[in-house]
Amino acid sequence: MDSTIIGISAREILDSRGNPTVEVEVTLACGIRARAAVPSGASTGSREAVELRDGDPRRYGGKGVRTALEHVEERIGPDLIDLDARDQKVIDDTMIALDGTDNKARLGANAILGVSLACARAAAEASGLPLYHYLGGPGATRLPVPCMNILNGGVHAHGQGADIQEFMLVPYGAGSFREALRWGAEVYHALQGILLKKGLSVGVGDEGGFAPQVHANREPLDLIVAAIETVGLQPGAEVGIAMDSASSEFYQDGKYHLHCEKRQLGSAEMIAYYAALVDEYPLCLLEDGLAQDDWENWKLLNRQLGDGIELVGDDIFCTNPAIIARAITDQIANAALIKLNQIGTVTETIAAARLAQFHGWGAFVSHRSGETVDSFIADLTVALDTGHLKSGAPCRGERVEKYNQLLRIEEELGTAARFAGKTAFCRPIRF
Ligand SMILES: C=C(OP(=O)(O)O)C(=O)O
Ligand SMILES: [Mg+2]
Repeated sequence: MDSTIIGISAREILDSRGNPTVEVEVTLACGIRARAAVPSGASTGSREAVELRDGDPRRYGGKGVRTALEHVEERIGPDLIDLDARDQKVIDDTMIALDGTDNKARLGANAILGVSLACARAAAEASGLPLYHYLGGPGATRLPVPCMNILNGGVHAHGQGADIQEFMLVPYGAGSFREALRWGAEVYHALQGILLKKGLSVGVGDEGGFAPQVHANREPLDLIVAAIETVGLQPGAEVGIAMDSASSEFYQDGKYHLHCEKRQLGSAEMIAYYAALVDEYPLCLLEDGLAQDDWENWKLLNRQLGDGIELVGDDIFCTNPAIIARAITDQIANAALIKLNQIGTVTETIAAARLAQFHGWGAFVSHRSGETVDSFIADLTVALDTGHLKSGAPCRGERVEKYNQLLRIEEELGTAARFAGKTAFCRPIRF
């Protein structure tokens, strides 16, 4: 099929928070039309590629993306017409050169990523391959452990509950992706029952997890352990817990401000705090335990906890291969979060994940707190063979669409499908 790009258009659509975002459509000479939508974060890293917003207070409180759409259609489009959609690197390099900044601030990472994703999808279709095989080759057959964020805190709960932003259920003991997802949904519902019994709120945060008003960050861990046991599963042996502290959000003047516990901790105290939680609970992964501006103390964190659990950098690395390379040299973590819109192209995202994996690090693919029903990351996870991804709670359309796509992939792979299970992480599961 002729995969020459003959048209690129963009529209403004809404994301899961009711904010506008970019959707791009790419048309190929063979008649294939593919589209992709761009997600958006709330607890963003300071070194993320720039998401272009119009700033006109009369439309969406300044959050409109009409300028980004204009850039897709009037500045990027003309340069990409007649290129082959299968030449992903050429396409992405062309947009990077056209932008000319080191953080995609001129054209907007939302404009660039929309085009990059839509081109990849169009090229896969034109090649007659599912997206995960197109991006990952014939060896892309391993299904990830879904890390399901069933209890939300931090800015995703508007500061109403736990300081720690995400408490994720990690069903690594399941025999298949399908079973892991079922376990997640069952524990989620059990947690709802426990919260109701305790008179706690079952309202949900941005990623679909419950957002109760707790008074200590260990309270969600107790609640989740109880929910796991309620459905007859074994905490630790079958199901672990992962946390994303998103601690840059509560780091100020060299201290970690635990608002729900009404106390402040220095970096060494914060590390001791996590060490105690690792001793007491079945934790297998900690993301952004320390803040993006606390680089030196990440080394201590890694020295103390990095042998036992996966320590993931999100805000501190921003899926940026140059920053991840420095972090590998400095040995400050053992895994990188992988978010497409933090860096802004498919090519650079793949490079970031491959760099981490080549050095024995984990690569943990992630959605954003503002999402659409686009399921690109599900295919990307299988393609990159990262073994785990996070896409929020096992509820809400924009979250479950990624998990549902993984069900379809597992079914399509049939007997070739393998489930990552306890091998998903860069550190062996301790239980
Ligand atoms: C998914 C996350 O949240 P956001 O999209 O708000 O950065 C995260 O911090 O990992
Ligand atoms: Mg994070």
